Amino acid sequence: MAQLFYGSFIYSKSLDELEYLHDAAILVDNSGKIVAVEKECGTKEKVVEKFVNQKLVPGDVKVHETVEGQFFFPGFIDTHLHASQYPNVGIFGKSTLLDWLNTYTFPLEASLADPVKARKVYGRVIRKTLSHGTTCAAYYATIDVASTNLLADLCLAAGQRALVGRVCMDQLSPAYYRDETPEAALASTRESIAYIQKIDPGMEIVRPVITPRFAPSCSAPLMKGLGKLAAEMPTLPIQTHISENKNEIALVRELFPPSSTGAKQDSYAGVYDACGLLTDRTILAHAVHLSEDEADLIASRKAKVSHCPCSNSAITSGAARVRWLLEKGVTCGLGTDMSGGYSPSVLEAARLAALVSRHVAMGGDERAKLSVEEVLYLATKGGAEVVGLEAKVGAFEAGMEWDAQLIGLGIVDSEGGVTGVSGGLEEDGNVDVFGWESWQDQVAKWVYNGDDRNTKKVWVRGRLVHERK
Ligand SMILES: O=c1[nH]c(=O)c2nc[nH]c2[nH]1
Ligand SMILES: [Zn+2]
Repeated sequence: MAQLFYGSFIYSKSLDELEYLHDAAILVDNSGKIVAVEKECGTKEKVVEKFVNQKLVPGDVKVHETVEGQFFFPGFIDTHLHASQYPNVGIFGKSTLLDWLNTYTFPLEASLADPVKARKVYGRVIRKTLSHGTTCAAYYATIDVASTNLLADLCLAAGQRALVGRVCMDQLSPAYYRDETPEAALASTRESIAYIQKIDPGMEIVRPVITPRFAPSCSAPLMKGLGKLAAEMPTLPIQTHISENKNEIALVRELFPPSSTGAKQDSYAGVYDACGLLTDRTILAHAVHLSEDEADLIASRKAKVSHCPCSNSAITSGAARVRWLLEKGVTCGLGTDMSGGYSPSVLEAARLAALVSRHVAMGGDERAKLSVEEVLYLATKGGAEVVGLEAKVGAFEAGMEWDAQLIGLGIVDSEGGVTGVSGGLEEDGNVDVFGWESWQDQVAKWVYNGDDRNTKKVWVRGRLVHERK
């Protein structure tokens, strides 16, 4: 059935500007596509009558409207997370990347070859991220083909838009969790791609993503093979990690002298470039310690960056310079990077992006600070560009698809109670609106204090995929 959304809508117009629409209406057809956006159109009754008269969509129309303290916002896009690591969120002690991988991560990922365990973990991570407003996620699964395919099945069934990657790694990890040869890794990757393309031939909800874990765990023949595969399949994205941690960078320098790959630039980015993996479809997670030359190379290839401030802080990798990347013309989005990051929430990633940018500013670059508008852009429109879906999601425009969340803030009454839709202080969450705040201030309060209690409903392609009861 077609749907009419009426009331307040907020979305990013540009990096530093939000569009605020009130008494507005968005009509969504039964395929989930936005057919019309009407700004300032008076009462709901007028809009309904107008759309009914215009007969823009056939059949009945279901109407949804915002009440005080509520607004529709585009769904969040998590441009980097490991579905397989979800049970480990918060468990990282004082580790840093390379010991964290060996101590916590590889044993858990390997254990998900058990389909019963994989179903439990993947089912939960999908529900949890949807409840936080993540309508699109770029997932790493594990090296296991069957459970990677199961993750794609579960995303499709739950209606979460997803990039699903079977992880490739043929060196350096323990023998119990490693592809035996580059050829075996490539064959398993093809098998998983074929499966995901079979279950969703139009790639409307799920799509495969070519996933070399990171250079240290991939041989040059494997990376070159994946580069060839990416050239052969030009609609598929690629995802990997880059320059997260200083010991990792030293390891890459040691493992991949330019002679080993034929790299023109002696750098981490140069290794990916030489293997055909640095493309306009590539999502590079972290990018904390890039050199000027590497950032320029990434910009020239139009590769994208997933900024992961939670993970970069938790496992003490460093503070990525997002302003510097943006000024070089590199498209950036946000990643929770669970379980290097401890939170499933992109809103938390946005808040931490704002805070980490202030640490960069305190290091001497005052311009580094990111505003509320900017971190919300990264969480939505920027993220959409990172995953190659900017024509479909990230904003509310005719022709795009209805991937959205209904946000509700707590409205404080005259006695200091909260009378939000769900009625009780606990349920209405941390954000208290007193009634005198501008919409800009309400959004700032949401970014700095909001959580899943404010995410009342979530839709993907017009389908209701989460409702907070
Ligand atoms: O944050 C990270 N998480 C991982 O799983 C990983 N693998 C390589 N590099 C990594 N970084
Ligand atoms: Zn990661």
